[in-house]
Amino acid sequence: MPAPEIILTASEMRRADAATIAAGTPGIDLMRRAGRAVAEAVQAMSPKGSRIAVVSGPGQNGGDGFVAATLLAEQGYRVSLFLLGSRKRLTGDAIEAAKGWAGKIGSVDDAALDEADLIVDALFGTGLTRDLEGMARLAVDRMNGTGKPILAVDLPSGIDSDTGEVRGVAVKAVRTVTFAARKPCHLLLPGRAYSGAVEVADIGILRETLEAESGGLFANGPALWRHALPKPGLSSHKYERGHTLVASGGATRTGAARLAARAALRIGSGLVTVASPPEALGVNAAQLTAVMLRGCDGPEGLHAILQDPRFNALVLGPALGVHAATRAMVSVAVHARRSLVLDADALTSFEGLASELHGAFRHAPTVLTPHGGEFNRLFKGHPDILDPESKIERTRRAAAYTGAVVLLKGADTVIAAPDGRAAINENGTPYLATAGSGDTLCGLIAGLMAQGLPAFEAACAGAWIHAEAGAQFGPGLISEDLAEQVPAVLRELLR
Ligand SMILES: NC(=O)C1=CN([C@@H]2O[C@H](COP(=O)(O)OP(=O)(O)OC[C@H]3O[C@@H](n4cnc5c(N)ncnc54)[C@H](O)[C@@H]3O)[C@@H](O)[C@H]2O)[C@@H](O)CC1
Ligand SMILES: Nc1ncnc2c1ncn2[C@@H]1O[C@H](COP(=O)(O)OP(=O)(O)O)[C@@H](O)[C@H]1O
Ligand SMILES: [K+]
Repeated sequence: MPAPEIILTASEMRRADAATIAAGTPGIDLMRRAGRAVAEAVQAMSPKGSRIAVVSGPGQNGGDGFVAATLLAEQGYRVSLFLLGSRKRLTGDAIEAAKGWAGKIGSVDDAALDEADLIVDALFGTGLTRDLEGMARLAVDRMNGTGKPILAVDLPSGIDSDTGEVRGVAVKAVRTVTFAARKPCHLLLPGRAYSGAVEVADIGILRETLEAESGGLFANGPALWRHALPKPGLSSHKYERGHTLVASGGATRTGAARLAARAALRIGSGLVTVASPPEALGVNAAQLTAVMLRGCDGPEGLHAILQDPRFNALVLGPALGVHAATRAMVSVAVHARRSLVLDADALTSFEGLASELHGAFRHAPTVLTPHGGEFNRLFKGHPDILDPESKIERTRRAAAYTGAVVLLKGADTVIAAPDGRAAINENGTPYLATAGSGDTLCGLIAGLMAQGLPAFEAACAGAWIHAEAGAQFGPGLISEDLAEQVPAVLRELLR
């Protein structure tokens, strides 16, 4: 079984480099392997004899550029090298790397980049510490201005490795060669869009070193949770596959609950019931078949239903209404200690009241699924949660604060657990940006929890399966299609 893909922050990567060097591999060897991987990528992109411009920066990323330039010149490419700063000010292994380069060193301010067929961006990597200004900024603008393909070394210069944000200006690469592990910026937006196709080169840093330095951040994918996916056994009873309860909104707001319910059923929850306000029973009854229906009058109604212990997973929020009664329903659900997914109105009803949720979800598996707007409303007045630049950090802090797994939606959905584990989802499609798509996601996650998946695994699997279903369906997708696409995704996963 493939291992989960570890994503390393800049400081974790520095420690992995240092540990590898301490264990006996000289740093210059790591740099030579990095530079060679870059040269190989150039060979795959451009025929021999092409004109390659390498733009090196003052740090070790620039050192990788010197190694690649040297190898490419030896192989018959017409290489020009431009350096930001002076050779005398190079430090560390970059000094040694630059010694291999026998050609001229041009200055970035008069670099003839327009003449190149391909540009290698080795200005800055994981060591970027501030916004680009002056000559560095000019160099990036000029690289981008050529319209020529750019290959980024480690990451596109100007992108913050840990947050994926643009520090003033950033190189727009068609391809990136990174080393040992992807960095958060290769998955988070906008960094992902600036990176182009990302390739991870093995430079001799061992998996066990990556594991030792990992802060618990992963790329979301089946390797994280496939082992936990439920498969019914020969003699399985439907009650062993769980019973998901989805609360419906009022008479004119019932569709969201049905989308969630259908998704829960498709992902394998043995039974699914919509809990409907009395005035909406008729409209719900007219549109439900395999999904069952129960009358549920507000918090008291929910309390009564939950006396039956077989309801083991619950969705609250989609179209439920923003008011005190919704908060009361959340409170009933929390006290009943069932697996719980809270979305939409269940989150917005706590606008500015996040302190009521402090530690609230510690006692039962709970997943909160806000989009950016809901997240900001919920944690209004909590700068410790809202202010970090990194989406990963914001999500982790929200999870630690509430005691729930938090899934912060978007094209780069981040999922974080209170214990610090986190995953970034990247297999989606913009076609998922359609009404009701989030309701379906809730149902998938609850349906997985109903079958016994722990909250973090259920949230990760739900997000991935949801995105995969959307991507497989593609153009024309509406939310009704998502649950119907789930069986195809499951067939592939359970093979
Ligand atoms: N032995 C190692 O440590 C290895 C390092 N590698 C490469 O080394 C890179 C990291 O090297 P460094 O830590 O030296 O960092 P970088 O080369 O990314 O950049 C650091 C340098 O840029 C300067 N700088 C930072 N922000 C700036 C800004 N906004 N404007 C102008 N100058 C700025 C810093 O003062 C420093 O001189 C990785 O991305 C990777 O490409 C690889 O060669 C693998 C091995
Ligand atoms: N551009 C995109 N690329 C990938 N996934 C997206 C994109 N836009 C939205 N999504 C996904 O679609 C879903 C939308 O959920 P949400 O905003 O709650 O919609 P709704 O409220 O209409 O149900 C989320 O899972 C989100 O991650
Ligand atoms: K770079």
